[in-house]
Amino acid sequence: MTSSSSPSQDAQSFAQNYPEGLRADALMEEDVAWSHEIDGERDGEQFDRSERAALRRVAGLSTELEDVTEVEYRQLRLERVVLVGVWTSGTVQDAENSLAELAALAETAGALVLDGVIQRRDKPDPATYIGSGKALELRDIVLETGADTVVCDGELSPGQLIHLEDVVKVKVVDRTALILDIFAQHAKSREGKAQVALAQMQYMLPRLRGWGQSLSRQMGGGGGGGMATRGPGETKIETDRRRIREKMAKMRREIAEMKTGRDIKRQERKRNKVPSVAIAGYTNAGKSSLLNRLTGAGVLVENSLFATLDPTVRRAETPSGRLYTLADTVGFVRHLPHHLVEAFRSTMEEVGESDLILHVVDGSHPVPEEQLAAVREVIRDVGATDVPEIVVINKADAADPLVLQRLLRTQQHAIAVSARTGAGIEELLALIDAELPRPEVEIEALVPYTHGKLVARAHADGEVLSEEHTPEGTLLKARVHEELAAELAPYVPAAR
Ligand SMILES: Nc1nc2c(ncn2[C@@H]2O[C@H](COP(=O)(O)OP(=O)(O)OP(=O)(O)O)[C@@H](O)[C@H]2O)c(=O)[nH]1
Ligand SMILES: [Mg+2]
Repeated sequence: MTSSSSPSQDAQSFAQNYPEGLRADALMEEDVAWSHEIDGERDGEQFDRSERAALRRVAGLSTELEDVTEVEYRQLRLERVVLVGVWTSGTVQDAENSLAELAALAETAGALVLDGVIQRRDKPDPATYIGSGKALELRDIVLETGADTVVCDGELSPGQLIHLEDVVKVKVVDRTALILDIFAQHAKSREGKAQVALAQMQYMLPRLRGWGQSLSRQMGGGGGGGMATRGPGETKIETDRRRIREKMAKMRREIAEMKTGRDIKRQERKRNKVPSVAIAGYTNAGKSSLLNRLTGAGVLVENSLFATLDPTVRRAETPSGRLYTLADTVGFVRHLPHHLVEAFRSTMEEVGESDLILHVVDGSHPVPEEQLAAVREVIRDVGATDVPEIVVINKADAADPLVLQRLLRTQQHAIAVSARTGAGIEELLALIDAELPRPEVEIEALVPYTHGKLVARAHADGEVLSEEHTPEGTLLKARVHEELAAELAPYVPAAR
């Protein structure tokens, strides 16, 4: 606990200082049901009312303040949470979509969303994120709902987190911490885990003071047995910081080693000239479902955000028999925490080096364009702009036909599919076939039957234009890559 007073004492003093009437004025009395399904059911009148209301109820969120007694990043252990957003620009619908996404993130992290509020302001308050008066109202909502954590829809400065925690008296976390926590829960591979841990430490380092306040108190009075590592005059926080930095350095080295291993594998694939296709897209768009549908790979599909954190690569074959690799990737999210973009850069670099991007978007989302834009921003970030892209509008079975039509009209090179029902998948496969880079050398060779393997490779890695069985061997006309062309050279009939 950060505060020495119990929650019920806080409630009393709060009620004395802030009589009921004050809060009701500024708060919208009617709760805005926070559910994606019923978002559309608001009419114009309510819209006006909500425009007027400075603070809109949305839902609840809370976490118990915990001492950071270990240098390890602490698990958020979100349980009952209240969400808070500052709505600076755009329509009320934009603000609600953003908070709906925060709610989905909180739920993915295992929290129960109790309530949510949005405050309209020009920019977040530098001290407390929402205005100080609104922070007190938020405290009231926390008490009313029994929330143990407040989740803010943005990245807060260490100071903002501390100040808001002081007011609401429960743990305050921001969107970044939430996403980091989800990534930590979902990472499976050694590299994925290491990358998330590094991002968490980076995030935590400047915030250590805030979260460690009770810790420094606890360690203050000559305690800290077993802290033999602490040099004279070094405070607990300094020790923690130093240890975190050391750990981060070690982690960076390990990650670099793991990356080398992956690069080698990737270069091997490149040398074999197997074209690569990367499935990229917003989280929960159905990337893994599409991979499964296209290749029969049993990749985890889940109705939660960031179900996939470790890239999966599968071999696939076009209808005409050409081989290629298909890679599932980490989902993107708006305002992906900066540390994570860095941490996952290597994964995303793979997207940049692929021959084709299948950009999957959830066609059943109210505004898929936002997701498309968010993903393209990251693609630009990692410099993958010159890779050809097919926009795969997924979940066509559940999408609004008008939205589908709009996307097909506005997005270049788009196709509507349903990974669930299989609709449009054949067309997509044909499109992939057409878009994959063509082998560059056209040859004509008479391959002896003892070298049948070369013919098979021409089928798999190249493009066979014609094939004729003669007494001397297979007369092959094909487009192939340089390497294979070199191997076939001895069988090319002497130049005319
Ligand atoms: N209605 C419908 N639902 C779909 C379709 N494709 C996927 N889904 C559902 O969408 C949810 C997310 O699917 P995933 O394949 O895990 O999505 P993803 O893009 O890999 O998600 P992350 O790995 O979390 O980024 C699951 O509940 C799927 O069942 C579809 O074509 N139609
Ligand atoms: Mg996935």
